[in-house]
Amino acid sequence: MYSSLERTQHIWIQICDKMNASKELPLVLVEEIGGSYGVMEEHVDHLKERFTLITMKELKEKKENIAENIVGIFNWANKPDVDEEILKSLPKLKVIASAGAGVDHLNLKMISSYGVKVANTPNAVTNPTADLAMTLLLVSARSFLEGHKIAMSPDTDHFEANWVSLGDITGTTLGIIGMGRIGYKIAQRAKAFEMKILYHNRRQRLEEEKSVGATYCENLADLLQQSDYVMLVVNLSPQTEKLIGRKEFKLMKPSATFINVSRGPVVDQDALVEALIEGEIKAAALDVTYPEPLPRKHPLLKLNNVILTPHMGSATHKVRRSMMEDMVQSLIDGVNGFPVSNEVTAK
Ligand SMILES: O=CC(=O)O
Repeated sequence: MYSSLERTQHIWIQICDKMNASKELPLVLVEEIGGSYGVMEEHVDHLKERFTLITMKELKEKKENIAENIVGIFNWANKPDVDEEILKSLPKLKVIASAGAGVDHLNLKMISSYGVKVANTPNAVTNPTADLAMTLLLVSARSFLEGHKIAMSPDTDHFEANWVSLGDITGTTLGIIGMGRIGYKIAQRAKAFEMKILYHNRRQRLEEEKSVGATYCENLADLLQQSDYVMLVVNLSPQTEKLIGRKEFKLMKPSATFINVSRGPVVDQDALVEALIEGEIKAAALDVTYPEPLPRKHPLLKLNNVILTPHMGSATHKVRRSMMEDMVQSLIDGVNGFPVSNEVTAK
């Protein structure tokens, strides 16, 4: 049995045979191999069986004929930067495979004006990001970090019977802003925790709503006023930048916890700091900020009602592997002129 990837490669080899064309592996640009932004070492063999990888360093050294033969970009950890200069220098570029769901680091309109397709990896990251969102909610609500410290501390000689965690989960109200794939998966998880689910989205999602028993709030203010947990899951775009600011925090309950697994700039971070300090909300749990990481002196790092994680929604071996495999498939399809199933286009 062939996997769909093997089938595509098989077809490609047959096409090459028919055309008597070169069977050289397609040239694909990567930031680096290994390192902070590079292709993961554990993926290199898999990639090298399918592509000839060219690093940014090699491209900059201007090895002969490299730029004009690059057909794909493997955009891992948002790198390499795809600006107009690079697009102009790669005349045969056909496809950019970007890791993760969010493509806010890519200028889709500009890229498409060069006839280049962009693909992301929503299938791979949807469930793990929803898992992380629920983890943030649970860890924050049940004061897990504090509990852990108490239980581990060498100074602990008894457990304070009257110590209680920050909040409850069962029976509370979760407001999900952005009922896309991840938002829906969060709602499914929240349903299992017997939470009441509200959601705000550009359009009502009747089927999803019915399946998880969620209530649509056309008006964001209604969701903010009623939710015990406000979960931000929208894509970053010019329309959603600073979607949550001073006015929105003031609408939330003083007992509310704000959770962000979308992108830092969707929130006015100064307003968030103010809301946390002034007690306009009770706590925040954030997997994303701007910048990332925050400068070590940032006020958010000093607040004990904040939980921060390092943008880790997709950070498991299995998920990273399946992101990489989806990207390989997009590159193969895009390079060969086949439809790219995870293609994203400018709205
Ligand atoms: O940030 C992670 C993603 O966009 O999937």
